[in-house]
Amino acid sequence: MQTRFEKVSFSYGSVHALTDVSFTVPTGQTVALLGANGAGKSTAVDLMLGLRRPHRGTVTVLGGQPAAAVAAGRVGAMLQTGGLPADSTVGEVVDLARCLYGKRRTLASILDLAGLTELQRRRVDRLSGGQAQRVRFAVAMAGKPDLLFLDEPTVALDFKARRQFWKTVKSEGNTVVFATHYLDEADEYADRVIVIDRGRVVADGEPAVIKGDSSLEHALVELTEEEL
Ligand SMILES: Nc1ncnc2c1ncn2[C@@H]1O[C@H](COP(=O)(O)OP(=O)(O)OP(=O)(O)O)[C@@H](O)[C@H]1O
Repeated sequence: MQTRFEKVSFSYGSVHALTDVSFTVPTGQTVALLGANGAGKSTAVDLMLGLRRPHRGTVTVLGGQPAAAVAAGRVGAMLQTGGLPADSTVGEVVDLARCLYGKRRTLASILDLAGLTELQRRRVDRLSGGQAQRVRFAVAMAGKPDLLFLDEPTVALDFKARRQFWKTVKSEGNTVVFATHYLDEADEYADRVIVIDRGRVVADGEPAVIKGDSSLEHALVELTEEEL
């Protein structure tokens, strides 16, 4: 039931977004895709969601085709560009997601999970950036997914909200793949870190090993500078 990339390449015209990328995401692990802006993280997530197809190589999600895993409702995703329907309330948006996944959870339990109970009647176009992120998270969790993709999930969140977010994610026990350019976030919350530098995997290992690997200085120094 693994999720894996085998020698995957993808280009946007002449831009090589991913080149010969291979990695495996074992069940139950939280894996960080760590890289600077433009490294290829979102492209990798798009491929795992079946939104794009690799030009070379194979992407397997939960043991099969990405689109099949998504269609079966086994995958949840929180993307950078997840728009929310402006005229709707938080409760309506979350309930719609819940119904699309066959009501695997009660509305109250999803709202509680994402810390949205108090905001249930608020229109989504009247939310702060961090509150809107929580709605995207609620939508991603609505179907009790086996596998969760998070593309830079905590960008709009303050320190406290970021901690709470990860506590919730971890308590759910899904397999998680998250894209981040925060070295500290990868170090703290991932079981494994895959470093992508200009479309290539340059390291794959435990967070402490990645942090201490001086041969990754180029990729990691850039990341650290961005965090400042
Ligand atoms: N739709 C597109 N058309 C053309 N080039 C694209 C497109 N989307 C991404 N790219 C390019 O592909 C490369 C990888 O982009 P990608 O968005 O996957 O990186 P990323 O690591 O997710 O970056 P960020 O941290 O900024 O979100 C970059 O050079 C980017 O400019």
